[in-house]
Amino acid sequence: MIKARGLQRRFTSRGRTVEAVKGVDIDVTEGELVGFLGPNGAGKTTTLRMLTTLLTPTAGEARVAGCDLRADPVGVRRRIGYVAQGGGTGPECKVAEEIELQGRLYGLGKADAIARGKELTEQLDLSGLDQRLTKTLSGGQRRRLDIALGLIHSPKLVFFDEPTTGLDPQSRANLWEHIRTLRSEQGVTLFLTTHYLEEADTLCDRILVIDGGEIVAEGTPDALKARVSGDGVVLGVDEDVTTRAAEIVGRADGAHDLVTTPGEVRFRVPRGDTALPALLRAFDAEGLTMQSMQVQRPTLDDVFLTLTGRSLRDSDGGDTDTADGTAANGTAADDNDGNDSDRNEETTRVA
Ligand SMILES: Nc1ncnc2c1ncn2[C@@H]1O[C@H](COP(=O)(O)OP(=O)(O)OP(=O)(O)O)[C@@H](O)[C@H]1O
Repeated sequence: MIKARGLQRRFTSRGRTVEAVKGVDIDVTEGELVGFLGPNGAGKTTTLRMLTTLLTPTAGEARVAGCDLRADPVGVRRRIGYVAQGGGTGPECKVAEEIELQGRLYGLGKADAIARGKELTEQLDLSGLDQRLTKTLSGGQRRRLDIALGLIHSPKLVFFDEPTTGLDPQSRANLWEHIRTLRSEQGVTLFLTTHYLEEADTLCDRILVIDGGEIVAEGTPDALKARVSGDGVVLGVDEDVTTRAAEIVGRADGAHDLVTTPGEVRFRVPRGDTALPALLRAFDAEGLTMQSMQVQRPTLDDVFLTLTGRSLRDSDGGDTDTADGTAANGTAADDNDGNDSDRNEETTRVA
């Protein structure tokens, strides 16, 4: 569905050059739900805008939904859906009007646009809101309307830029369910950017981690976490057998970073869940009793920390939302490459 090679974008403004994306390779296969995770300014939006034809790459090639990005941008636009960060709805427009207009922009007849709109509003829990002005919708409803607009032409590949930024935890979880349903019931391939660790972890099949314009890691959430440092395990034992327990642990496959305190043995192993049964048997064989055990899976933040030496939470302001529904984090640089339309296009529709 997506195959990009050496995709690069440089911005130059008033003599200053920003290498926003430094030649990334991206592969996404049909039916996948892939997350593009990175801190603010990492290059997520710039990459997304290139893949959706809104921004011309400085270098590199890509095929998106079967069409060449440079040779056939119109073909790409016809086949993809794009749900931008800020959405594209007019505040004074009614929900039904927005949906119908979007359908017409994609070439649907009036009756088809209305019928497709009805189908989407039902799927996305927006029924009954047809006559509401979009400015009166809640944050979650507005995001679902943005999704409806992005899906009006039944694309098989949909791009989401920070789909849940600014939503409260309940609306975020609700939107995740809708995104999952899109994939499971309609077989849509999804590519989303996010700086929310939990979103990437719980929602995505596979994650690409981007930092400073480069992809620094990629894999399933579990594989990424396993690759970095393994699971932390804490075993509780009787104080007088701590040393013997530590000796048994020291012989376990892949155990490292062993630390003991009276009554407790801490260590790391590649997979805590598979290491523990063997350890239990070894304890049994030596006549020792394990009083307690705890496996601590590494988080994606541990992954990011190991890869970059920085915490994703620190570098992007964390998972905080402001009360007014806007992202707490800042936006990317305001300067531009002399082509203002690049930035402005972000809120226009891909039609
Ligand atoms: N039009 C532009 N002109 C100049 N620099 C830009 C422009 N657009 C983006 N940049 C710069 O490119 C880098 C990558 O920005 P980008 O918006 O792609 O990051 P991001 O990972 O999407 O961040 P965010 O999570 O804040 O949206 C940043 O340093 C940003 O300041």
